[in-house]
Amino acid sequence: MLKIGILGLQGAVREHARAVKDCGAEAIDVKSIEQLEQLDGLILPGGESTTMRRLLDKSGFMEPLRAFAREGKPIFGTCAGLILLAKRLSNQEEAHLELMDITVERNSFGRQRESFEAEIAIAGVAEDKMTAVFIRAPHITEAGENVEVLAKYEGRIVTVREGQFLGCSFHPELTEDNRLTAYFLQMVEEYKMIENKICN
Ligand SMILES: NC(=O)CC[C@H](N)C(=O)O
Repeated sequence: MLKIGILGLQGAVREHARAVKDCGAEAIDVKSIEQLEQLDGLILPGGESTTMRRLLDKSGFMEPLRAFAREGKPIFGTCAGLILLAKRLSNQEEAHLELMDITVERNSFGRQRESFEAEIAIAGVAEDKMTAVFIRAPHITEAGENVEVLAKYEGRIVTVREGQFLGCSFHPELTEDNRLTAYFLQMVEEYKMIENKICN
């Protein structure tokens, strides 16, 4: 069974664990660096990115997370997790893990729309549209040439993939529609197959 970690320092951890389990994988609440070793893939949940960054620094997680990525292991960032993955943040904010070739703008859907649901089509995941829950959501203002844009909402990029990394602006774990989580698990499965080929 695939072992999927959910970074458990802050944010929507339990909901992601539910989605991962519903998709048939084991969900691990990651609170210490040592736990990273046993994982096949990692989810960075939504929450509040500046708080998460503070907690990541405090617990010394930044470099171990970058090392996890260097091993080629898949990472899925949702909402605040997407902000953590970006190489660049707009408005001169300091970037965090700097793993995906994207620029992200925080809280970009305006005050009056702090939280809303929308029906969006996601390439290769939900061509027929699925419900996406946006909460003080960021969006992607620029995507590098190796980044696949999987979904847009009102002309704004809200889901991207770059090799082993997947990111979305919304909260896929807050509905019963697990298709995006299942897509990530498939990425993890593919990574494991490549890893086994190299090792054998
Ligand atoms: N739901 C979320 O994860 C919101 C992200 C939050 N606005 C941030 O900047 O971190």
